[in-house]
Amino acid sequence: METTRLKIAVQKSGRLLDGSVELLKECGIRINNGKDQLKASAANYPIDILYLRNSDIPQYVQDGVADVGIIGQNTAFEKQKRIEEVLPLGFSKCRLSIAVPKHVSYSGPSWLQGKRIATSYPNSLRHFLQEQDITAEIHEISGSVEIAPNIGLADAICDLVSSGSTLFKNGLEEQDVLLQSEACIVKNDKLSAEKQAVLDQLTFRIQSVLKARHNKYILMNAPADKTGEIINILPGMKSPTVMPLATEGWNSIHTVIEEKQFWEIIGQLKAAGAQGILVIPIEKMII
Ligand SMILES: Nc1ncnc2c1ncn2[C@@H]1O[C@H](COP(=O)(O)OP(=O)(O)OP(=O)(O)O)[C@@H](O)[C@H]1O
Ligand SMILES: O=P(O)(O)OC[C@H]1O[C@H](OP(=O)(O)OP(=O)(O)O)[C@H](O)[C@@H]1O
Ligand SMILES: [Mg+2]
Repeated sequence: METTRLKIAVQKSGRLLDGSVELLKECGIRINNGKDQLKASAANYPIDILYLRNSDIPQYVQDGVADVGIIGQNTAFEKQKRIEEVLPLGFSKCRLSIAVPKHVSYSGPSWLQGKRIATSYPNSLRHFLQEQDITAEIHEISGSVEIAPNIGLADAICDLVSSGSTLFKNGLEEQDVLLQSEACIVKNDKLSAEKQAVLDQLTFRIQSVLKARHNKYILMNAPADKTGEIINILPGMKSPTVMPLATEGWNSIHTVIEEKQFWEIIGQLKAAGAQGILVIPIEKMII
């Protein structure tokens, strides 16, 4: 019997492609495809990859042409299709915001009343304006939105912001944030049980990779009489491992901590007598 294959849509080229392919690779999925080949099969896993335009993926997933897709949460919200978010993926983080020329004294969303706003996200903007009880003219354009106020096309824009440098270079200032976004997996709402099982396995692998990315394995040496104090500082997964060093009166202490916690506690560890602290990346983490 042929095994069920899950069809997963990823962006053909653009902001999401590298993160999507890298993640699948780290999940141990080998994709054999030549350049310009828009469908590829994983050699060692029951999935097929479809390379599509990002903005088309929600429709394809709703229709079942693809079973799942990797898109930004902003696109999932904008397209309003019958698709379900399965898992946020932690990359391509950005936000959808209102921005206006920097000389404008923006008094809040009510400033937008009666104005022209350029955007590639008309549904998300309409939703925001309705919520704020504001009537404005939505001018839909498909790219280079930040140029619109400078060429007299609009008074304000509603577009994606990440570092803010595109806004800055175009003399605009970010005002209200409509939504925060990161890449996510979405799925068709009527997946067969077999396909759901393949997706569950894939999700398990992805979670192990994502968890590992946020954690570090750390080890350090410490005098035996300081070991208790150091253990109290460490917020590890469980209890840390303590092993005696060849030098009498010294221990090696190992544990796993979130990277962001590490920077918070490094000073405390040193002050408590830890030496030779090593921080090592983790490849996969299963808990
Ligand atoms: N500057 C950014 N920083 C981080 N993530 C971003 C940024 N710009 C866009 N994204 C995210 O990447 C997604 C894809 O953006 P990209 O510009 O590559 O494609 P697109 O022009 O929206 O789509 P298409 O593939 O249909 O041409 C966006 O929907 C958003 O989630
Ligand atoms: O805040 P920043 O870090 O400057 O990023 C924001 C810019 O990035 C995206 O455009 P992109 O480069 O994807 O170009 P596009 O309009 O062709 O999609 C987005 O539409 C903004 O223009
Ligand atoms: Mg873009």
